[in-house]
Amino acid sequence: MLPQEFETRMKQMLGAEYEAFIQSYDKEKQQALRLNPLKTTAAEFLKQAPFTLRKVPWAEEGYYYSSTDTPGKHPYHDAGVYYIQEPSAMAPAEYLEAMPGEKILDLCAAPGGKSTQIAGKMNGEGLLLCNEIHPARAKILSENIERMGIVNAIVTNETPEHLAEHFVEYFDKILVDAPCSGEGMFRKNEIACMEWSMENVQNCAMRQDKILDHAAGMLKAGGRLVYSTCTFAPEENEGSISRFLNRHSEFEILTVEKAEGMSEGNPDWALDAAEEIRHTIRLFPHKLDGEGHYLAILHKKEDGIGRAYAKGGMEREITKDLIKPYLAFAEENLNKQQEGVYIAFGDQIYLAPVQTPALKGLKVLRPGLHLGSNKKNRFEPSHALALALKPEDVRHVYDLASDSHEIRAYLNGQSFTAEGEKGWYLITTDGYSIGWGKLAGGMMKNHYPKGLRKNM
Ligand SMILES: C[S@@+](CC[C@H](N)C(=O)[O-])C[C@H]1O[C@@H](n2cnc3c(N)ncnc32)[C@H](O)[C@@H]1O
Repeated sequence: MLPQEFETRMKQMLGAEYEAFIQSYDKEKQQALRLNPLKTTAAEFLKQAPFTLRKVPWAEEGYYYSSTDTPGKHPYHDAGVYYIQEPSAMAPAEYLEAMPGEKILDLCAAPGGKSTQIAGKMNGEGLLLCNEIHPARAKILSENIERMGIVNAIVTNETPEHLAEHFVEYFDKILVDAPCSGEGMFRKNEIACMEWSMENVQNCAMRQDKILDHAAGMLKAGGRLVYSTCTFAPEENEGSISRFLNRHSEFEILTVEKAEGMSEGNPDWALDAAEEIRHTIRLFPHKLDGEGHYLAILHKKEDGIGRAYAKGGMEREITKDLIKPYLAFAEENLNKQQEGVYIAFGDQIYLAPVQTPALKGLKVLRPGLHLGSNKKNRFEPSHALALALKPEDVRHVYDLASDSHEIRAYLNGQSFTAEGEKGWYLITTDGYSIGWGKLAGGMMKNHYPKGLRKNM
């Protein structure tokens, strides 16, 4: 049941369109997945896709799937071949226009839908800082970064305020996918519906003002900031952006092309909003196949002064001794040299992106690609490394068909008999990497992480 006050507000906002809007709540909800370009291409995947797919118009790799498909249960999900994501939620990261080599911040990033989408566009080059304020959600974000085989992301668990003390005009692009009252998700999320109140809308709006102010200070002059919410509440949409522009004359709204079904922002819904608010974007469920969303694409004007600063300068590489075990493993098992800065957290070895700033003073969950751990006399490769590698990157590969009993047994943690040279094997499913196995004496020992095993 929708809150009465919410319905009244929507009626006032939408007028004649209200009927179509409210009827959209009876439509079947749209489900979608986004292919991971780090792992596959649409041409390759669609040839063998085990689901019925239809393109999401505004997302390069987005596809609706049918209500009888269960992509979350397929081994391709564990292999990070796609990310299941609400279709409207795919729009903000598209408008960020992330490019390889850039420095990008995703400030409110968990569980990682948009971070993983941005990473796909960066193709492993540049620096992606994915931040989440809530520790438990930051952990899920970090797991999704791993599953999708992302090599150039750092995951932090910080407040926007503390991050803004660390980074001044540092990032080329920032996404603020703000915490909001979630009205656009009422159809999918009953809790958001039950917790709704006007007081919460006001609180969210105040919190968004603060988050946006911190984001503004971290963006380079000339940079792009995309702001998004999944609510209809004007106070959190046109309102947040109007208030922001009043506080920050160094920003302007960019005019961008809208996909079919997207609507303009409405200046009449916010107090004293400038006419340019029309160039922000509304997604309504009665006008397109997706839930309610809002986004604004902002540009920080050039001022010719380069102030880019990160506290503590650049991250320093660890001593050669600590890297040796990994290098010996790589020499024996990999065909690929990874580029980056080697760093250690205890006995855990990571390869941070080339341009990694000093991370001291920040709560870091994942400082780049986790390569593995230094054990007494050997190196043990990590699950993250397996997911970031392709069959051609390793010496030994063992493929298990995605519809086979064997892949299900592997994901359950079972070892299996196999022929071949002794050593580490990248286990793949239909050619997509999914984990490690270690072959000795005709037995492939299972190295699929215990925490991810399931009873299928
Ligand atoms: C809309 S969700 C982000 C969804 C995510 N971008 C994705 O695509 O998967 C907003 C996030 O902001 C976080 N958050 C809550 N309060 C916050 C605050 N004061 N500052 C920054 N982030 C906050 C929430 O924990 C939540 O994970």
